[in-house]
Amino acid sequence: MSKNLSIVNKDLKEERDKINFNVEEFTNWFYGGAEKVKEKKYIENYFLSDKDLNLELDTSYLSYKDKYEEAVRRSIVVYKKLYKLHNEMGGTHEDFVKIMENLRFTMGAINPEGNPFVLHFSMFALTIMNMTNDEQKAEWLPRIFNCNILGTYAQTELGHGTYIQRLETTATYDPKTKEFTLNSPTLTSYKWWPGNLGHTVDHAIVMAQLYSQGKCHGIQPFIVQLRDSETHKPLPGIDIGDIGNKVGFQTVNNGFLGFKNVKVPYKNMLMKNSKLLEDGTFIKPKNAKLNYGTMVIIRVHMIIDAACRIAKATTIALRYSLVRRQSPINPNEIEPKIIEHITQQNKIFPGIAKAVVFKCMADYLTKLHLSITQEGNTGNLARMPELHALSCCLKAVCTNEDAKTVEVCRLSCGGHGFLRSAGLDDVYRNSTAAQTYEGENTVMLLQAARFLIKSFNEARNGGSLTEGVKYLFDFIGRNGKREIFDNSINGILRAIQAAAAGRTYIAWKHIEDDKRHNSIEVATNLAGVHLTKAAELHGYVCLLQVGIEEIEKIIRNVSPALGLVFKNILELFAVDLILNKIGDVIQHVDISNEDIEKLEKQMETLFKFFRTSAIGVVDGFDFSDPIIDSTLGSYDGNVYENLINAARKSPLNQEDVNRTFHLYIKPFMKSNL
Ligand SMILES: CCCCCCCCCC/C=C\CCCCCC(=O)SCCNC(=O)CCNC(=O)[C@H](O)C(C)(C)COP(=O)(O)OP(=O)(O)OC[C@H]1O[C@@H](n2cnc3c(N)ncnc32)[C@H](O)[C@@H]1OP(=O)(O)O
Ligand SMILES: Cc1cc2nc3c(=O)[nH]c(=O)nc-3n(C[C@H](O)[C@H](O)[C@H](O)COP(=O)(O)OP(=O)(O)OC[C@H]3O[C@@H](n4cnc5c(N)ncnc54)[C@H](O)[C@@H]3O)c2cc1C
Repeated sequence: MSKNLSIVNKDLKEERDKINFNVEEFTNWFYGGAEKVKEKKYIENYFLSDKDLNLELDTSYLSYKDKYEEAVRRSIVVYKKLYKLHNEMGGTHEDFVKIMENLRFTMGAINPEGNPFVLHFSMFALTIMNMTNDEQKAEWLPRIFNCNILGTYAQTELGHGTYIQRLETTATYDPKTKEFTLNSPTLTSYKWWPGNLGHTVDHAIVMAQLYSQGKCHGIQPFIVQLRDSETHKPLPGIDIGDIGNKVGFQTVNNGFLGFKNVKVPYKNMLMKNSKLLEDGTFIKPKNAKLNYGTMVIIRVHMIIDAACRIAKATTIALRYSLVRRQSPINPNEIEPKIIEHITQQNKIFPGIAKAVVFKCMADYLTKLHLSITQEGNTGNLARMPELHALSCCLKAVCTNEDAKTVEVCRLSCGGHGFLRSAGLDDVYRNSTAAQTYEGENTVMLLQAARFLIKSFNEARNGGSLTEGVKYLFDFIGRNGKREIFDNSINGILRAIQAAAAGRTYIAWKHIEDDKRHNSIEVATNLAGVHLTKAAELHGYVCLLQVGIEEIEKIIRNVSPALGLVFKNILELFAVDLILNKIGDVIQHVDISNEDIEKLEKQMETLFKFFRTSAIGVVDGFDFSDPIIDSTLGSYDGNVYENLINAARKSPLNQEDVNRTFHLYIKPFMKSNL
């Protein structure tokens, strides 16, 4: 960690002196090994130490346009260095991935309001890598990796983001000219939202309805050039621009795009899945949802992003809570560190546990995605629905928790948490954006619920179930009897499983009852609230189940002292979860008031133990000061000095008297109204 060289606040030092496990060992786990930590530090320093980035400039005070221009300038500095480093490292694809993974953190420090090239290196490149045939790969990938072209992923339209089957952009094929003609037939068919589209990129993957031989063949991806390679002027028929100010992501350059008779060559339709013969004959893919593959990959990646945002927010909140003193607990004693207030522990400690469990889930899901993708490459698509359901469910649950936790962290920092310099606003804006992009969270939960209902029917009919939903058998096997609660970690898991299965049953029954008077679709809509609750509970089941399995493995491989910390974290996660979901649990589990009181007491005991480890865990997340970028969360804990120094940098403080005094205030004060 590049620690601040200033003297560490004595309260924080005192906390660190009490840490009873090896922080470095935790860091090595979080990043996947000592070698990876070394790489991370090297890469981080390699980029952040570059004076050309001019990181001294606080971009939050710039205008919208200046912010964008500075973000582009900084990104180019970074990407030039990226290619230099890539060559130095050996130039392999793995080296590139390593640098990109580490840039996830570093880019946030360089462009806190978003990266104007993020879609080029993520959805654009991934779609071309995964949805093209060999010829197309050979044509496009070198140009993408050399950045000779820059691209984005243009799917969402003004009228439709969720229900992509009804996208309106058309691509009509003419076998005589061997060209597609792209059109935006209505205002609502304008592409709207794609990141980096407004003024940055010159190409896009465009999702459009394919028309050939007089028939519509559904949405297909096309590579479309949007701007001239020399002048960057929009090409004929292209109406393009920036969508304007947003809640966050100010420098991501989200854009709009309309087409008027834009010609695209035959070879630009991505042909790995669906195929169009030159004569216009359409050949269906093995599974129509293969064209949704890029979204699945990004949803999987979003779990680690959520874990990191929570890790960052809790680092800020905890370090601040260990140096801020307020409100004596005993009237005659000195004011304690605010962390001594148990409610403050309740705000921050469960968040730290979530970051760890989400990281376990991210690792698990990444491996599952890899193995299901490998099966897919051999033509076996059987597990695609399972991966889709799981990634939708966890994308929703983890980003919802993320936004909630980051906001609680902001609240836990009181007034100072509301300052931009506290560093929580950009984290929150990114968290809340993630609840919407890559599939709105309610919609994602409903997709997961479809899988749950199907699995429930399968279980009722004595069919087979995938591992993650086998608990539905237990529910059916109990035949209406409630699960008996036992206060162990596996007992908590069984209780959450019973709640998830019970809620699935309620949703299923709701649909079955309504089906008598309505279509299945209407009945399903009427059961929507139950369905989303069931999917949410299922997400928590997955998190706890994977958390238990992964943390048991970790405990076997780390020192006993760190093992105890992991055990504590897992229990914190589990007890916090069951207490938060107690209403659902009571409905389906035989749990007494005494059991609940015991759980509440257990939480207090867990807090007591975690009180000494917490600072070690957040230090172990290993966010350097430039990455944490927070007056309240810096390693040295000198929050008051940081706050006043940051305030002095406000543009208003660069002069004693602002011109508005003479222009408006003084005449107003002298006017006697
Ligand atoms: C320190 C901190 C660091 C933090 C760093 C932060 C960095 C941030 C970086 C930012 C990164 C990126 C920038 C943002 C990028 C954002 C990009 C976007 O948002 S792109 C646009 C995304 N759009 C969506 O997600 C659209 C959502 N809609 C859908 O996905 C679909 O329409 C639908 C799945 C909801 C429905 O599809 P539809 O075709 O209508 O399906 P049906 O309802 O007819 O059928 C459902 C049926 O299909 C199966 N299905 C659906 N999808 C899949 C799939 N992908 N794989 C397999 N199967 C699928 C589903 O299971 C159903 O099956 P049934 O058997 O019928 O039940
Ligand atoms: C920051 C950001 C970046 C983005 N980047 C990109 C990008 O790079 N490329 C791109 O193509 N798109 C991008 N998007 C678009 C994004 O993917 C969509 O906004 C998102 O998928 C939600 O779709 P929508 O806007 O149509 O919402 P809507 O579907 O209109 O949602 C509105 C409300 O309707 C509800 N609703 C809709 N359908 C259903 C249903 N079936 N059942 C129950 N409730 C329903 C939703 O739950 C929600 O409450 C971005 C969006 C944001 C915010």
